[in-house]
Amino acid sequence: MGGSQDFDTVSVSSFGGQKEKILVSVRLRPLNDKERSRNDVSDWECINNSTIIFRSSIPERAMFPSAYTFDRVFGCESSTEQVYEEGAKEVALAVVSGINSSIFAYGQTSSGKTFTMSGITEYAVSDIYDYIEKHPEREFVLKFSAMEIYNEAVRDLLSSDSTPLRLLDDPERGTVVERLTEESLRDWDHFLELLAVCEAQRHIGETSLNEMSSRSHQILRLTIESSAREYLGPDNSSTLTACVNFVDLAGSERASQTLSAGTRLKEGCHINRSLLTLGTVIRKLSKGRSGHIPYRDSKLTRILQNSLGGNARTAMICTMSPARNHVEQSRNTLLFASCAKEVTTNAQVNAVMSDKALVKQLQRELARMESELRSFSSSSLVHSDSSALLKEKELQIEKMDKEIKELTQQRDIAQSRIQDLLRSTSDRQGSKLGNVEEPNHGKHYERLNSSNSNLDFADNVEDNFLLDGTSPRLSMGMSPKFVGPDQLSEWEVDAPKIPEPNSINGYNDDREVTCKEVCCIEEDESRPNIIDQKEETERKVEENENKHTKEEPLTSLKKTEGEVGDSNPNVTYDSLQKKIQDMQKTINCLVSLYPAERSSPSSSSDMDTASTVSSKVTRSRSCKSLLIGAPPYSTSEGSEAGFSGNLERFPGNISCDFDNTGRKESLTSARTSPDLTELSRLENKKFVAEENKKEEDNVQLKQVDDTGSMQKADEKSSKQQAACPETLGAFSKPEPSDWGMEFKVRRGKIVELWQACNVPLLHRTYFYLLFKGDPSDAVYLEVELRRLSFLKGSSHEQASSKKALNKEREMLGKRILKKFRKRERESLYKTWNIGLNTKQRSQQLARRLWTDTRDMAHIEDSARLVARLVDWSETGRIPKEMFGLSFSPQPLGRRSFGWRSSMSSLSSASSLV
Ligand SMILES: Nc1ncnc2c1ncn2[C@@H]1O[C@H](COP(=O)(O)OP(=O)(O)OP(=O)(O)O)[C@@H](O)[C@H]1O
Repeated sequence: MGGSQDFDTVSVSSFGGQKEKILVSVRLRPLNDKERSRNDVSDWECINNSTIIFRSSIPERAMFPSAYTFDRVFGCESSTEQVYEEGAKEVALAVVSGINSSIFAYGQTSSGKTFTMSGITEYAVSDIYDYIEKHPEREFVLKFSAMEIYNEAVRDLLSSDSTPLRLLDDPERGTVVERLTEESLRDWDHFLELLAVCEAQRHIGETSLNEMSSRSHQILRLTIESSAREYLGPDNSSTLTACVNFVDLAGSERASQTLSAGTRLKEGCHINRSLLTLGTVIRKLSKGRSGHIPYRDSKLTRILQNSLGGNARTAMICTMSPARNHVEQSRNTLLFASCAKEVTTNAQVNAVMSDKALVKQLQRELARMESELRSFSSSSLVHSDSSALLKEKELQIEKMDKEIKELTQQRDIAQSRIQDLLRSTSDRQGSKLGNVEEPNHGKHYERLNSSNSNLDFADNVEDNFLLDGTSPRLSMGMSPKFVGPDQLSEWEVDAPKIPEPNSINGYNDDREVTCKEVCCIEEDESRPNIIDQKEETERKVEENENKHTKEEPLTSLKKTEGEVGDSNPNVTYDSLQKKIQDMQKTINCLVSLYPAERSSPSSSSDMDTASTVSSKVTRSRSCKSLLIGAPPYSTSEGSEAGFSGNLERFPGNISCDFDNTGRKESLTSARTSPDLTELSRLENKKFVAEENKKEEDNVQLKQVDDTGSMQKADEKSSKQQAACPETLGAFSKPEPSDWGMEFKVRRGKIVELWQACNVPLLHRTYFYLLFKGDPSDAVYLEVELRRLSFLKGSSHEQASSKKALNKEREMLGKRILKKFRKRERESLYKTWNIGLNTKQRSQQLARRLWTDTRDMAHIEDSARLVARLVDWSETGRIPKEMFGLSFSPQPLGRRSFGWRSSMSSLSSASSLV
């Protein structure tokens, strides 16, 4: 066990690795005495050094392959020495050159494995000693170890301790047997002594050597450490380390063939397992190294992993018995040998670096790193240059930063001056407006002021108004020209951040809404080139009014909003007033077109929608707020003008002027412009006169209603309708104060008429859900009332004519029935489930026929078709279910549709009738 202390294994390197096949030999032992006594004869013959043939006298075995070729084939007459010389020596002696090697003996029990391996081991060790003696310049250290694998337990054959040894995975040496005794070989006698120990250990607990050896694998290992100067040069002080394994495998026969049971069967299973794994490994390795090689499936293959397709030279000596009764096992052995022949290994010279060599190598590595460091230091000068450049650039950036800040300050100063100028201009215009404006506009301004109060753009209302009118500061989607974020905002650490008005995130919702409310008015007031644009706006309003479409007014409004962006300081008061009128017209137009949305709670969403081009037409919040926030209705002529034209063109629009409380507001708010044209005044006078007349009528109606004379009021109302039925809107235009009562009256009438007109329940439900007293419902209620009244009147006439028709129907039916054969009639009775007396059922049948067909011209054809249907149904040509569906005994009228459908569907079959 000494030896290993002289070497500190640091690393293993390989030299001159090359791929080579396993050297495979077959040895055929001679017939033993027992076999000879049985007059057994050998069917195997080695025809040359590499081929063995099977000369079978048994017909059923003639089909087997008869010739097998290997690296070497040894016949009965071959000695173990010859087998060693030609089949193992080269491999075994590779170990002195630092190459791992392994020699296997594979074969069935009593085929001569132990006989052969014992001889080969001795020859090999003997030759190794010879080699050492012949190479005194080299230092050699020989270590001997021996192990036995029995029932998958590894046992140290050089130790008296029979405790199974564990296998460890060493990253450098592969699988290592833990605590395995490594005896340093002193000389030849020592070797023979150790062999004897191994033999003795294999006897423990066993009745005979043969029995034990046949069921266990024995591995004798000789490890040789030698100087590598001869191979790696005179200056190289590395040491070569390699080992040679002499492996005597257990008998390869199958467990079933051993006729064993109990403990022997278990042994057989373990043996089979390890040999099966060995066979699998060999077979897989013979096909190449792709895929998983199951070395770890058995301890044998794990320990010998390097010897099997790894870093080792390998020789496989397959022993076989010539006995005829072993021919099957012999053949299996040859097949295994054939596979092993294809396995390639990659044997390499394993050099282990000594301490001295390691120190030298480390010194070289250190020198190399020092030189690299020096070269790095020289290159670092370049780095210092670049760092200086970087510093210079940073200074430049700082300088530029300062300049930018200075420029920003100058810009802010200039900006504040411009704002002052704008404010002074606003003051002047505001004072001018204040002189001309009616007192009512004060409230308007107050609203504007409150709307803008959150924005902190100006100190007073008029400033806000004029500022918005002359600059785009408060215009929707616009910001003051010199305020707000710009491209250099990142550099403006101290610059005040003013949010963009068009940015929703810039304000909270309320602020956004109020801002937009103001913008809708002020944008128009602030338009530049206002004289030219006024004509354009008037033209657009005119177009809107003519087309009566929803999209166009919005488009016009949007276009107007878009034009607001340009500010023009040359704005006069008159032009502003004109613009207000134009805008008012546009708003009125919109209001008249979208009355239903007046009470919509949406605000900001509406605004958003209106600010984008969308097919969804909604009234903007700004328009709504304008209407709601306007001063109260003024009865002065001037204030009423400018709106009547629109009202006349859109008679239904009046409904939008009332909210649920009956408060009149939007109409009046639209009439607040003080400067109106003469034509508009005249039109408005006419409208006001009409309004007053209607108010009087409504008052009368209300009085009648209060005294319980509902009927009279209704008659009066009906007279009004009759008098001017074409002006439905005028009739339906209720006064807000009376509408609540009027609504109830009309609804009551409609409900009464429902019963008379047999209105469906669904229709009634929808009515209650949809109409809850909104003034805009007036038109519909009126239409519904008229419609139901008409239906009720006509139903009386229908009732009288119905009787006559029924009589006529009966008569016709009877005539038809006369034409029917009795059998057909009976079928119809049966089909329609008519079970009364003859007279009654004839009448019923006649009535039914008449009722269902209803067409005088086709009554006879129909009757024939009915008969045919019945006939077809009975003969199975029409499915009874279908027939029953059409003619099932339901109340008259209900089945008429089904009957008619059947008739029409069968019309194509009329030619058959
Ligand atoms: N080539 C040979 N020449 C003469 N005798 C041989 C030869 N080979 C084997 N024998 C004899 O055959 C018998 C069985 O041999 P051996 O024990 O080596 O077989 P084995 O394969 O090792 O069997 P087991 O697997 O049971 O260990 C032995 O008595 C041995 O002396």
